[in-house]
Amino acid sequence: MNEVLDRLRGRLVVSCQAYPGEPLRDPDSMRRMALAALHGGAAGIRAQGLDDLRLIRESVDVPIIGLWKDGAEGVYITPTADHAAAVAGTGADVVAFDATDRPRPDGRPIEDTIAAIHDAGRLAMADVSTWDEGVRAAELGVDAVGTTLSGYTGAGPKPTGPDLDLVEGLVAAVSVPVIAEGRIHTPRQAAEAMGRGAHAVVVGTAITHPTTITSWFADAVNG
Ligand SMILES: CC(=O)N[C@H](C=O)[C@@H](O)[C@H](O)[C@H](O)COP(=O)(O)O
Repeated sequence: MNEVLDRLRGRLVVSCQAYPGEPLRDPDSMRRMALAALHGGAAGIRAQGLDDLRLIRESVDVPIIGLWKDGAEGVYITPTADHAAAVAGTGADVVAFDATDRPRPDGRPIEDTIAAIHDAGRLAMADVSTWDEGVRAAELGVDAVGTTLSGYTGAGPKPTGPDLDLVEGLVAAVSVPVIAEGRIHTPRQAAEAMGRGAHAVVVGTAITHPTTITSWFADAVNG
């Protein structure tokens, strides 16, 4: 197995992201968040945006899963091959991209994104929402599949918990590492994801998004 993925085997990756308009939305805040996560035992960092990725790359030696969120609807996680090439250029070891079966803004197939990532010498992580998408991405040659987008592509409210059945289903079906990601909010859920066969677990909100964490407590206190 590739050395980068080997370093993440059985380990925690912390996603350090802030959203437009938020107080922590600046690259140095995310760099500090990444360093704090490493102090706590994270083995890798997931981050978004070219400026954040460049700055974090200067500060950490651990594997970085990079992405570029462009927009907030439809396909927005590294939506095109050009976005993927730019993320690769920041020094991120792994480039995560939307590998759902939805129409892509540049109209090009995901094969082009995978090729752009591999041409740059990086690993490709397919962020999927379904088993079919994960199997297809693996067939197309990605290096890892993540459950990142499960619960975000359909109509209706988003689920509250992680999609661990999808983790387990993909583990049984693909030969590349399956990374559990999305709404993992407790250490118990993270451990369960590993028990279902995940190669690594990515946690974002529950570690690095104080506004959401505060709202959990405020709702509980306010009744
Ligand atoms: C759906 C989407 O846009 N997911 C993004 C992907 O990078 C991030 O907003 C998430 O924080 C990340 O996937 C980690 O998940 P969680 O924050 O639930 O632990």
